[in-house]
Amino acid sequence: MSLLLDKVSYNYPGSTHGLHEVSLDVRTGELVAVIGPSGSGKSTLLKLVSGLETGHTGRIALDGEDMSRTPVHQRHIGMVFQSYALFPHLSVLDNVAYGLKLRKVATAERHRRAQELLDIVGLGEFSRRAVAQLSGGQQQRVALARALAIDPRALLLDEPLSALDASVRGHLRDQIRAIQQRFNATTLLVTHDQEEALAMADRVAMLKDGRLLQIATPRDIYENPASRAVAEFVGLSTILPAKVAAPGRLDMGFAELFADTGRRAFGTEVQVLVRPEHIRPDPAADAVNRLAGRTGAQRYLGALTRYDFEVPGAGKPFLAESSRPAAEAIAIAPEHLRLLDH
Ligand SMILES: Nc1ncnc2c1ncn2[C@@H]1O[C@H](COP(=O)(O)OP(=O)(O)OP(=O)(O)O)[C@@H](O)[C@H]1O
Repeated sequence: MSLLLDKVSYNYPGSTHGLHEVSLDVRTGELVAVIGPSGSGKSTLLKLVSGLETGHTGRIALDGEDMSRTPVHQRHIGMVFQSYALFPHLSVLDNVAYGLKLRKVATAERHRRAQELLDIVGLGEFSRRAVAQLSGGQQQRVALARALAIDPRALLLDEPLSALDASVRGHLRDQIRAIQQRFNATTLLVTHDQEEALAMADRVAMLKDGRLLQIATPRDIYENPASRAVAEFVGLSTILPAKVAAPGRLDMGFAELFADTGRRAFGTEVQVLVRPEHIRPDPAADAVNRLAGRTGAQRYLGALTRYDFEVPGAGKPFLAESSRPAAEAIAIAPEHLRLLDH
């Protein structure tokens, strides 16, 4: 099942907030993570796809079939929310079988299917328990089993891990991804955790102010952000203004650096993005793009130290990460200076 959004716009009644001409396609079996600052429209997007919110313009289609006028229960979409939204008075098995009951599947068959899904999410032996007797992580796996039980045409996950402890989250993230792949489920995952998005998704879609700024693979959105807004939101960075001084040369104000300036004309103003892991400490005296300065604040992170490196005149420090901080200079290879035009 593929999911297509074509120029989907929506305004909450009496407001200008919502979504503005969002177009994206989720291919069969693909997991697209939707990220963006608070209020950017992530939940709105999921509500429109699920049918919980209606009245948009543009098209939402599953395998080419327009869903815009189809009511929630007929869209056949599986949903998992941050709050598990399980029925506390029902057993684990009955929670998973619930959607099948609504679809009038016979008792024996729906129990067989629910048990099969509980086995898949690793909770086979808990089927008779009350959901209140499960941990948060276990409840979230029940919610996933319930969403998958109806053999959904698409799966919508809204912050499924955010209510859980960090230790449970990492493990469950891998499990959810494995199960999603096993079912070849076409999936939209909303998360505020960019590490989660990069780790789990085939592609990441970034929203801001109700608009889609970029959709790309995790590597691409990190390494080739389309704009400053994406670069600042995904991963850590230092972003500084510069002007093109000559082909392959940047005037930073405090230094001239070699970089790929593409076809940009002399004098073009750009923003220069540097990721912390691309800052090399204490290069040779004749290294390309060597910048002398001093290390400021340091945060020891175990395998790495994250530190500010202050270059006189730069206006703000370079945020760097390496096994040890620089003593007196850093260097940034030309290919690691990314130019952003907006
Ligand atoms: N029922 C509503 N009525 C009016 N405005 C709303 C309503 N729900 C959300 N909004 C507004 O629409 C915009 C998008 O909200 P949405 O909940 O989709 O954002 P989000 O990206 O999911 O945010 P968060 O990360 O904080 O959950 C926000 O400006 C929000 O204030």
